Amino acid sequence: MTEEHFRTPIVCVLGHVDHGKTSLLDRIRGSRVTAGEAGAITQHIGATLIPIDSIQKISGDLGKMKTTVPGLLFIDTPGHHAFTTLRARGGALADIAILVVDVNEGFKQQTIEALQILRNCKTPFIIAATKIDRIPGWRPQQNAGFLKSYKSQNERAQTECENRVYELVGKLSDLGFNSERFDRVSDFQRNLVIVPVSSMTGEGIGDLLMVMIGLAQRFLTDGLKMTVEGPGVGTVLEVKEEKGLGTTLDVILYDGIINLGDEIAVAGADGPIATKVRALLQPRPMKEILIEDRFERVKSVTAAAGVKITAPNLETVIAGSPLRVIRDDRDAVLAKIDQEMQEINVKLSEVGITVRADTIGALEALSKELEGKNIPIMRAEVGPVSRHDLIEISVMKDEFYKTVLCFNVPLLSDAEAMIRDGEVDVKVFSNRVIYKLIDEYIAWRDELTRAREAKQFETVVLPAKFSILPGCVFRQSGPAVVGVRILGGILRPHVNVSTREGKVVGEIKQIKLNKESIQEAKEGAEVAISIDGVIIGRQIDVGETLYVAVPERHVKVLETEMYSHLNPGTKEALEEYANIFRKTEYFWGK
Ligand SMILES: Nc1nc2c(ncn2[C@@H]2O[C@H](COP(=O)(O)OP(=O)(O)OP(=O)(O)O)[C@@H](O)[C@H]2O)c(=O)[nH]1
Repeated sequence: MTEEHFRTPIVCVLGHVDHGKTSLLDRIRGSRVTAGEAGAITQHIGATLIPIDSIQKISGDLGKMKTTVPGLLFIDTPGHHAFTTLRARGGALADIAILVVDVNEGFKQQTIEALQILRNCKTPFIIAATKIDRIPGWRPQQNAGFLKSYKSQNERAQTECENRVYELVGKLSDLGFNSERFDRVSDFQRNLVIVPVSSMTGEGIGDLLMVMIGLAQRFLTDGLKMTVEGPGVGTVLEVKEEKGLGTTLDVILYDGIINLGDEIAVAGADGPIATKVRALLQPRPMKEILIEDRFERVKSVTAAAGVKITAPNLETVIAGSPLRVIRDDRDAVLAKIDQEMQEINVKLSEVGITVRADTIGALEALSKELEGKNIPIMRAEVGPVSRHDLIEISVMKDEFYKTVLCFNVPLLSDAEAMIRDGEVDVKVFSNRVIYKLIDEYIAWRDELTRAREAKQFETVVLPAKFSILPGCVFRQSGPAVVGVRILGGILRPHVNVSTREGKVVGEIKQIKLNKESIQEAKEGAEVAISIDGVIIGRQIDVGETLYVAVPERHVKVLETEMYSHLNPGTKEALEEYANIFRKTEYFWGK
């Protein structure tokens, strides 16, 4: 296999807010200044290509390493969203990732989220420990390699730097990763690499790029073998309206080649679309900035690359969907696109909530998180919520599922009006952060559960068993007043009393403890009760076990919905009482 057969790995940058993702990308993109003429860093659509000779030049000695990877293609949009949105063959589009951590702040919530996402997607990555120039006492060495700069620091700054890196190592170890500073790593397979950098001074940037190349060579060579002549395959980054061009697709091509005039297949909202490439556009180089047309028309593009495509019928194309060049296999390619869209990796249940997202990747990421939290999904679709959707959701029986979680998608205006006017009973959750969206749903669901349970406990007749204590018949009838001991469950007034044979003998009017009327008596309590309709000594006797007559439909609610909240004595009273009837009627209360 010769060098030309490896395509450029695609790189995505992730990290916590303000830890320096954009600055790092800017510094990398701007590194042609250091690379001089050799650095033919090119701006693609939605991405930046750093060719290997630039990387070698920036990296100094490290750059003498033998390489087969032709360069690195950085996706311009940093963050979780871009990473999860951009999919290829059911996985992440990015082949490798940089996780940015501010060395002075350490791990934050989104750093951990990014780690989880990378782990889920099995994407190799390195840690860029940024902002080393802010380490107390650090004396910056513009664009120097990290080790060179480190050696020139005084002892205090060196120690500070070491401590901060070791804090990251410790945190990573807690999370199950072995990690080390890049110059101490000999085995990329077993160690996660940390490269200290500064996007302000350029220190360590060359090291970072070289380590990325090393990582790509170790992990990706199989995945990077490509069919240079093969039909292009890519992922739609964005569907964009451009002045004078109509609807265009920004695409990252990750395999093969795409030519002007090629027929392509993409996924539309109503199924696969076949259309013909009218133009392939790339940004104009900076020096030609005066030319009015922002884009340069090219005849063909080879992976990996970012390109803008114009073609008829692109209006309904879904961002994040696959794009394939058709050769003589039109039907097969269209079927494949259809299949890829069907294969959205979401486990659906017979009943559950509805989820909506702007892209397939986001839909999958959202669904995976929900799955992890045991929240069932009934429908998962890309695109905004319509009136029809709301009507479908509103007929769900369970209130928990009369919900739709919207990630980065709006409600269509008529659907919004329906919610505003209270026409449908559907709860809509909307957030641009997956984790917050899920947290909001869970908070609402838990609150609803609590309210429901509280209400049930108030209204349901709770089971109890009790017996009349010897010497405690204070009045025999009209109403009977007796002292009882609660043997299990919870006794409340206004419930019927049943014998062990299931015969209702009267109704409890009042419960008193020390002459005070009470609303509840629990297992072990000895209280006085008044029972209407019964004569002691006739229907019931001292010492006999009596039950609260729980209505059949309450038995069902208790057993199916409230059972886990009942204490053992209540469960026992319930079981004994239900069994009186189940002896002759097996399905009683079921
Ligand atoms: N001194 C120093 N400041 C930095 C460095 N990298 C980033 N910053 C500063 O940190 C702040 C945040 O940097 P950004 O690059 O915008 O961070 P981000 O992660 O892209 O932020 P979001 O896009 O909001 O998530 C800015 O004020 C930067 O100037 C660095 O290496 N050294």
